[in-house]
Amino acid sequence: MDIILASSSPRRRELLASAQLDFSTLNVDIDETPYDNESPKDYIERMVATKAKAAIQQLNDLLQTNKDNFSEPLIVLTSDTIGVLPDGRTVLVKPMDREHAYSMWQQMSDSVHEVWTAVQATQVALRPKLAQTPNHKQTLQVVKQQQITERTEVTFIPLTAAMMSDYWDSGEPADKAGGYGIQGLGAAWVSRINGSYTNVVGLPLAQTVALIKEMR
Ligand SMILES: Cc1cn([C@H]2C[C@H](O)[C@@H](COP(=O)(O)OP(=O)(O)OP(=O)(O)O)O2)c(=O)[nH]c1=O
Repeated sequence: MDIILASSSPRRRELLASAQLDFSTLNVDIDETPYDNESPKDYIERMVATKAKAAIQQLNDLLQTNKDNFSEPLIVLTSDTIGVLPDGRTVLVKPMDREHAYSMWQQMSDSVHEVWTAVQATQVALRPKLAQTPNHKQTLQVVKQQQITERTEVTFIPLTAAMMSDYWDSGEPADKAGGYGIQGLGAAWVSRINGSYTNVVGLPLAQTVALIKEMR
């Protein structure tokens, strides 16, 4: 069973590699803008499903040009990480700019928020060749798919304007949901977590390995 991690996140790649799984990677780029009043659950499930569709489209395009067939079955892994405020509705995504980061951090200061990571495993296989059209280009079809969403509570210490300014200037917040990296400088803002640490970083590793095993 081949695995493709459809993610450009260096953290996800490192985490999956640490599970000693062989996999290849693919970058998918989708519009991650939440819909108006979209619930965190609907948003994160839509993100991983949309990333999976984009990845399969790319693989089909590759199939048309690349004569070698994929070894089957193939599992495509997609993931998405968000923060969720105690109101259970406000989604924290990557900061658009300094002001956006500050507005998120002010709501996260000295309180508990959740980090949710959804993972979708999509098993794909080549459609059987259509006998009557021998030159029919083969495409991949979805055999089955499964999603999991893991939640971790994260408690922030009280944040000052100086702390926020220094952290933004570090550059670390820019590509991270909620504008922080618990695995980096952001660790200094976290007084405790309740749940999976790897889930906060961007891939709940034990749960992802279990999901892959289930699909095999
Ligand atoms: C909360 C938190 C998030 N993150 C990262 C994980 C994700 O890479 C990122 C959330 O953005 P995502 O959109 O989930 O992922 P991505 O855009 O980085 O990669 P792709 O969509 O290609 O899979 O935030 C950390 O690295 N540390 C943290 O503590």
